Amino acid sequence: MNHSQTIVIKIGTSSLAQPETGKLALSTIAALVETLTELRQLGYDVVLVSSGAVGVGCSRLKLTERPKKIATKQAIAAVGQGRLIRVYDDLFTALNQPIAQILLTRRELMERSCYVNAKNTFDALFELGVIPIVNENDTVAIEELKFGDNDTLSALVASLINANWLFILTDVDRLYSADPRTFPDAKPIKVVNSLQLDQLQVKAGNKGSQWGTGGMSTKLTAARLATSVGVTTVITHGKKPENLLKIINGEDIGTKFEAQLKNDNARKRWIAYGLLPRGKLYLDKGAVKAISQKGKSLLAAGILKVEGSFDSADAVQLCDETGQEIARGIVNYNQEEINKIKGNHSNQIPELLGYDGGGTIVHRDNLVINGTFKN
Ligand SMILES: Nc1ncnc2c1ncn2[C@@H]1O[C@H](COP(=O)(O)OP(=O)(O)O)[C@@H](O)[C@H]1O
Ligand SMILES: N[C@@H](CCC(=O)OP(=O)(O)O)C(=O)O
Repeated sequence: MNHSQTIVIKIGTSSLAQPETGKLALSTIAALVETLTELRQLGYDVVLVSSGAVGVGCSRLKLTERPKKIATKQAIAAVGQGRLIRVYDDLFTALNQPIAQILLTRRELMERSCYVNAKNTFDALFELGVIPIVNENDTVAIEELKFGDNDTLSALVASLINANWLFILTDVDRLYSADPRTFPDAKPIKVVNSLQLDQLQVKAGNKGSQWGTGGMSTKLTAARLATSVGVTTVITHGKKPENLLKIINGEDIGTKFEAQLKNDNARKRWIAYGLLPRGKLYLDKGAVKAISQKGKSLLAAGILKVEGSFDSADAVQLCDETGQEIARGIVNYNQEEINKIKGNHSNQIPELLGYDGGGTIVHRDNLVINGTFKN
């Protein structure tokens, strides 16, 4: 028995639906249900992030392609999500495995109290022996505040619950140097470490298959996000869910993205990936060095330029002079105030603003270096 490992498995529409008809790929789903139940019985905490609401809804309503109009897509997701969860519940019930449905929106994870609540709910479900099945709450999510694709959602869920593994199941067996559908000579990629992931030169199409959304590029974004918080990420074929246990046991299947050092600071993970940055602060070289190498807080003196419209307590990107993001943090002042005090010594703030809100623009406890949690 292994009580300490948490596994997030994301399955895409391309694996859940038959490519020709868009109908449910029942044998794949049944195999997935068997594997997840087995993992649960082995003592793993298991979360399934399942796409398919729009695809299943389209099939139910006999539509031959995904609609473009947002309201129609949201309506179709409402039709499909119910059917999808019904299929899962029937199959899991046959194996005596209880499940739960969790529908998340980006907006909720931005709220610290909702984020913590969601985490506590996952923990409580694990204690009850339940497998949570997560999807985006497509019916209410608004366009500007969407995860957009379930690859990103699965990485954020993995970060939220501090998972050990993220498996992204899709309709190719691994990542290739280019889309193997269009480039049959593309080379398979088996292992990617964090340095290689930063420099990875693959043609990662963002078109996806007929029913999928993001293609490979959103999977790479998800891998970057998850590995940076210590989650080993694997892209592998959805048709063979039984491979999951083999991969955990070290077999060379799929593409494995090696995790960076795990960081147990849940609040910092929330700052890095729960919050959506509302603006940008451009910093001079001294400030970049102070926050990224010396673990210092950000002071007004090192700020060159302010972009965006944000309030105090919002998240912003902290960038070098060229606009390259080096960190994220929560600001103590709004953009108007920072514009007035930027480039000035902290002791001038009371005179410049007419009140003293403290000398720190972003405290180091509220600051995360490029998602790597170095400080
Ligand atoms: N470099 C690449 N390596 C592998 N597959 C790729 C690559 N670039 C694009 N793809 C395409 O990405 C598709 C999977 O994405 P998508 O259809 O969105 O899947 P899902 O529904 O599982 O999220 C594959 O069918 C493949 O054609
Ligand atoms: N929430 C959407 C997910 C869309 C999505 O990301 O699809 P996919 O690329 O197949 O993982 C749905 O359930 O249809």
